Amino acid sequence: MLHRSSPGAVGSRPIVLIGPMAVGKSAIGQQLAQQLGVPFIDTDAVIVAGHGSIAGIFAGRGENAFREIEARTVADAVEEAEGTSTVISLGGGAVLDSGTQQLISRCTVVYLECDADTVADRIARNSGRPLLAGDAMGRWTAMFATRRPVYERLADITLDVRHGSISELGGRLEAALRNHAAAKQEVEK
Ligand SMILES: Nc1ncnc2c1ncn2[C@@H]1O[C@H](COP(=O)(O)OP(=O)(O)OP(=O)(O)O)[C@@H](O)[C@H]1O
Ligand SMILES: O=C(O)C1=C[C@@H](O)[C@@H](O)[C@H](O)C1
Ligand SMILES: [Mg+2]
Repeated sequence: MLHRSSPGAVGSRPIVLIGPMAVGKSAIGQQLAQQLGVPFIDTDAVIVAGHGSIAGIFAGRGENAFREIEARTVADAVEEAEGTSTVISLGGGAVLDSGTQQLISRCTVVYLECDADTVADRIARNSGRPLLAGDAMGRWTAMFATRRPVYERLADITLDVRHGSISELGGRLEAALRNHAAAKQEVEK
């Protein structure tokens, strides 16, 4: 019999978290991986470990260089996670790359959905995001408007994260993943 938190029950594809800056991809991803007892990869953290701070990469080499590093990092993470339910949290703009979009179609993609009110305090507390320099909320809102249709299109599961603690949202996401995996199994029977 499967334990309540057995990773088997959520399927055997990597679980990829997408969504706008500060929505909680890293925090909820880590929480979910802990609940499931599976590895966690945060692609922003992998980039920082290999290349230094994201602000430093943007300042020294430009956004295009960052996006190339990011696409390679995501590809490596998906390859490493193949056949497992490893949780992978992406950076907010990673899904704009068409190669990345194709790669994550082999994963269970979770879109964390929020609004500007949810992230306003978090963004005010953290000024290290290069794309939010200056009018941070104005920039966040404009980017979200352009990226939102991409997040929606790629999502297998959409989780509303406007309310709830990180651990509550981890629990709700685990339940949604179980429902999704069960529904897929039913279709494949
Ligand atoms: N539901 C929540 N309740 C309280 N704090 C939260 C919640 N979700 C995230 N946070 C906090 O908000 C901040 C931003 O979250 P996080 O770093 O996980 O966002 P992100 O989506 O990974 O952002 P980025 O795209 O910049 O990587 C963190 O300090 C995190 O602990
Ligand atoms: O939304 C974005 O484009 C970004 C989000 C962050 O996670 C980082 O990947 C970087 O600051 C760029
Ligand atoms: Mg993050």
